[in-house]
Amino acid sequence: MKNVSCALTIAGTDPSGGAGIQADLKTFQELKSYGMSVITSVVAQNTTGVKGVHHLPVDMLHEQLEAISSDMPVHALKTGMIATEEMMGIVAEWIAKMNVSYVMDPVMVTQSGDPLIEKDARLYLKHHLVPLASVLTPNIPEAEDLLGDKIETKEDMKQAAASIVEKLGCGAALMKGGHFQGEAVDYLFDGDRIHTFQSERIKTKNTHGTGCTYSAAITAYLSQGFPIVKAVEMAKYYVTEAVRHSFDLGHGSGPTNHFAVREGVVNR
Ligand SMILES: Nc1ncnc2c1ncn2[C@@H]1O[C@H](COP(=O)(O)OP(=O)(O)OP(=O)(O)O)[C@@H](O)[C@H]1O
Ligand SMILES: Cc1ncc(COP(=O)(O)O)c(N)n1
Repeated sequence: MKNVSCALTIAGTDPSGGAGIQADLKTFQELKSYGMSVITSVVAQNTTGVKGVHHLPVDMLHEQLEAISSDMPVHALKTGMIATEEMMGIVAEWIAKMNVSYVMDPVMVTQSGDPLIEKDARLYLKHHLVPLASVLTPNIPEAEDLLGDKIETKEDMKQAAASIVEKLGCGAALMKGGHFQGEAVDYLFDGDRIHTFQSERIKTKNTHGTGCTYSAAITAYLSQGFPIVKAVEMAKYYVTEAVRHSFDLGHGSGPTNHFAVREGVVNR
């Protein structure tokens, strides 16, 4: 039988297909990892924002996780939206037993400004989930929240990546600069040194789900055995092309295009 790399996402949903579980599975598929998903919350959202949220009962979350680990191999996993302390506790306990690469996207607020986790759960996330992560992928507001410091310059971004690893205890931190002006530059501190990943900033409003797509691509490459620096380098290329050819769909911030790298595509 052919060897297959298995990647798992634990996250919330986006019925419009741009972010969350849907973006993660599209990315896994496109990058040729076998995709699996555990749903935390069902989110009624589209390119304009969040209309409603329903958290799954925690025993159902637990059952989904057990359904995976009792039967399926997991070579790498990522988490996105986990809304409450109780849900985070169940996920943290399960991940601690898994012993695989864990990419944590510390999703807090959507691009449209809607909160995706309860305010009180932020401290729990910082103390119980972050230390389990092989790599944390905060955007600037998320890193500011985790560190309690303002991030205003590229030097601040590099410092934040190092501080997250040193103070919060994850294996590596990828500080994303999507919220900055100028070039789209991200900094990875891998516990040893800073690595820089840079692309031009593409002029588009269609960036819904870029963070999900990026962390899912890193997870897919880690599931295939690539080391972290190479996985981030290839994932950065994937997300850049997905933004370059993003779809002008919906009335708000449109979704990224997962066919972009495969076909060198054409925004249809
Ligand atoms: N307009 C753009 N052009 C090129 N790259 C971009 C653009 N916008 C975002 N990116 C890249 O997409 C990746 C995700 O970055 P970002 O900081 O937007 O994450 P995020 O805020 O978590 O995503 P999201 O907005 O989906 O929550 C980064 O590598 C960033 O540089
Ligand atoms: C379920 C879920 N998870 C994450 C995001 C963040 O994506 P974005 O900030 O691009 O809206 C989202 N909108 N929905």
